[in-house]
Amino acid sequence: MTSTDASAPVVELRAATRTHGSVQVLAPTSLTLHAGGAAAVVGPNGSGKSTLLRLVAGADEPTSGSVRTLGLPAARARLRRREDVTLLLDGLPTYRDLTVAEHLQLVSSAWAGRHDLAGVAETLAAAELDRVRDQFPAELSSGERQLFALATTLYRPARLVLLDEPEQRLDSRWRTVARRLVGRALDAGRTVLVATHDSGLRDDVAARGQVLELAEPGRR
Ligand SMILES: Nc1ncnc2c1ncn2[C@@H]1O[C@H](COP(=O)(O)OP(=O)(O)OP(=O)(O)O)[C@@H](O)[C@H]1O
Repeated sequence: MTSTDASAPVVELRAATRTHGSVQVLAPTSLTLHAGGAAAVVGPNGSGKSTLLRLVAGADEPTSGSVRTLGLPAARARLRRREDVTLLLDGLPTYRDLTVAEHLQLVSSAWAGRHDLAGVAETLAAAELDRVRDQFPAELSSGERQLFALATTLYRPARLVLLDEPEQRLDSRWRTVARRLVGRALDAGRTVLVATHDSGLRDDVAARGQVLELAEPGRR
């Protein structure tokens, strides 16, 4: 399989593990996602969901087994295929003096030429963020900040979307909005890997793909 193999799975874990010191925080895990596929990663706190996403993002490397993203070892894919992966793992880096709308405009400008997603106004409306469009990140509530992070992450035209608990800090109404935004990404044929504790989001993704259940620490 070469770096240009377009038929390669978008995500492929083969018996991937991660150990910190003497503690195995990710038991051997395998997963294959082809283009347009989706998987919800579920499991209790500490079961390794974020660890798995970090491996797929190339932000960390497996202790054993392999993790390939876009046909490359994930760490190499991270450097060479930046434009193809968008991720919400540790919050969204923001500029304190750019408004919510200006962040989206920045993303759109940065990817001009291949950005075929909806306009900023429509995207803010879909995320129910129009009301805060002219506010700065520091002026947002924690739930607004999370929805802003999700909407901005999804506004990159990358074909692989990695989301770590996009529902966090959202109330039930905004969780529905978050589910709708993830659903739109799936409708657009993007490949989505999402770690979640939200049963609704898990079910949405399960209906379109698969569920990967990680075992509780101590029960591996
Ligand atoms: N750098 C590290 N050093 C040591 N242990 C770590 C490190 N990073 C993660 N862990 C441990 O790995 C385990 C899995 O963590 P991870 O964040 O992947 O779980 P999670 O399933 O995402 O949990 P949650 O649902 O609480 O977000 C945890 O027990 C955590 O303490």
